[in-house]
Amino acid sequence: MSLLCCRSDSSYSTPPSKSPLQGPTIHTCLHHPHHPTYRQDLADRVGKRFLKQRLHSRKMASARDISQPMGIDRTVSYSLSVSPTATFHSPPASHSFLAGGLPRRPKPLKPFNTEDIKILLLENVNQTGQDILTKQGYQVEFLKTSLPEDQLIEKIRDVHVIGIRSKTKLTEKVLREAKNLLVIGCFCIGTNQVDLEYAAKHGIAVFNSPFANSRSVAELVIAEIIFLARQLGDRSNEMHKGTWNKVSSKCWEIRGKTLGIVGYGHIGSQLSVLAEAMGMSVIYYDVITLMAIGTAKQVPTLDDLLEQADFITLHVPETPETKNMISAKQFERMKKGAYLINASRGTVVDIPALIKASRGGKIAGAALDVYPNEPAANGDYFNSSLNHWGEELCSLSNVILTPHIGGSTEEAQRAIGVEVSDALVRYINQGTTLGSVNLPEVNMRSLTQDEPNHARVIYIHRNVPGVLRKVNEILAEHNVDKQITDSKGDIAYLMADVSNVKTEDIKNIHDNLDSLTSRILTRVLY
Ligand SMILES: NC(=O)C1=CN([C@@H]2O[C@H](COP(=O)(O)OP(=O)(O)OC[C@H]3O[C@@H](n4cnc5c(N)ncnc54)[C@H](O)[C@@H]3O)[C@@H](O)[C@H]2O)C=CC1
Ligand SMILES: O=C(O)CCC(=O)C(=O)O
Repeated sequence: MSLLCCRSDSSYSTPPSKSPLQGPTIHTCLHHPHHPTYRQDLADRVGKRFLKQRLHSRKMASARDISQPMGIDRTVSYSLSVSPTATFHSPPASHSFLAGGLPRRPKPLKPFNTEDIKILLLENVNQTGQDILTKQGYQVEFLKTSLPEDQLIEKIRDVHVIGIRSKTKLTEKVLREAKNLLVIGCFCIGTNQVDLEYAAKHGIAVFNSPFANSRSVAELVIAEIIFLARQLGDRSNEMHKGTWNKVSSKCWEIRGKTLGIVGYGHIGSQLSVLAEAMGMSVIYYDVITLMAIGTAKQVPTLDDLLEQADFITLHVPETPETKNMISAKQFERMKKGAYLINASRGTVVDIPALIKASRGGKIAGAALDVYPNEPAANGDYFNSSLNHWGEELCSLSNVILTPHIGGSTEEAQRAIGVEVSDALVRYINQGTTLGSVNLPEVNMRSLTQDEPNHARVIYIHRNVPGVLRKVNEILAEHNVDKQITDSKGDIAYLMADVSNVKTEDIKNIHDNLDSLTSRILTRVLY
């Protein structure tokens, strides 16, 4: 089994097949996002995905064991992130059936020598994720930390897959060197650390875990609200230094207080439920109009929120619009004695302005989990050499500082490990882009064992007129069993399963597609 792959900016091509072409024939239905079967399928298999109107419960289910050509059992699982502990196992959703009602055996979609695939996992990706990738037979290198840019560039040249969390910056400068890179796995929610546009333009898919750690962040924020209201950080520090300081002045219950949530997405809306259960009134501000959960109320402007809230918590992504979203002007708008919590991204709060607001008594406390510059590894790095205000921030009272641990729970990390690794395996082995944050989402059911002599063609190309005609002229000499294509902006993704192909046909198909001017990346899996 082998993989042929070539990107327009590189001459990369993994060695051709070492083992003979296997010969399945395909019997499947189209799985297009707009196809009714797909929609039913998605509802059955994946549950409701979170759409902006708060379809909260997406489930990832199903696990199946498939015998590999080498006789190794492998498991493709879609793990669940709605519950920290649950893992659902259900049969593959769309069986096709042989006469007599026997299900067709899915073809082991391991369409190349797995040891050809080199993966670099940085930032201590959870063991669950490592295990899934290792079981596939890929070459996995695991590092606990992120890497400085020069070392990252050295390493990324060699790999087909990189797995990161929030610290590794995959900028254009770094990605330019990643000539073999097929796919990036962000083992977290945020994808701001990756140049998504550059990646898409170069046929590099990016996957993340959109909500597996949302609950962990929401729980941390609830804890911080109580910690701040009761000055627990300061009392605990004093006790650790041997000082007994029993006070009730400016210590509050949170019941009846107003929580202002900025960014009512996965985390913000989860937090809304928890806060109301604690007796808080919830208001939220978001750039889009969103259905309120419980009795929460959306307010039209950020200023409205700042003026009404006792506690303000930030759950927006890092974008140009959210940079310094909370600065001197916004602190002025806040109630005197308000509290600020930031577990989103460090750039969202202007820290010198926060220091001023804290020293001047405008805010009664703050909790920060994220910072504009964060260390690459654990150790004594949180000082002024990292951020010029480092020591001043540390000296403030009733300010809780945590080292970006919002999503750092066993439950979240396990779920993320499984979810992102599964997405990587599906993409590497089958070309499926479902869940990709930067490429069109394309999904086609896998080949089955009793369908010989098939190849799966993946053609990522510039979205310009006339490409499909040219592609289909190339494929016309073969039987195209199924084909799907979708586009996202300038990038289009085409997937086709062709039957009755011989090894030499595969090379021709690959080379012909690869010579088209629209080509970004050509892969042929068989
Ligand atoms: N501290 C930690 O460990 C973690 C931090 N995060 C951060 O939290 C952020 C939010 O996560 P989710 O809730 O999952 O994201 P989400 O995408 O589900 O929700 C973000 C919400 O912010 C809104 N938004 C975007 N720009 C805005 C603006 N300028 N003003 C007001 N609202 C705006 C969006 O419309 C959306 O509703 C992530 O982007 C990530 O950076 C996420 C997980 C863990
Ligand atoms: O746990 C991490 O490394 C990152 C958490 C985070 O900020 C995210 O998921 O976006």
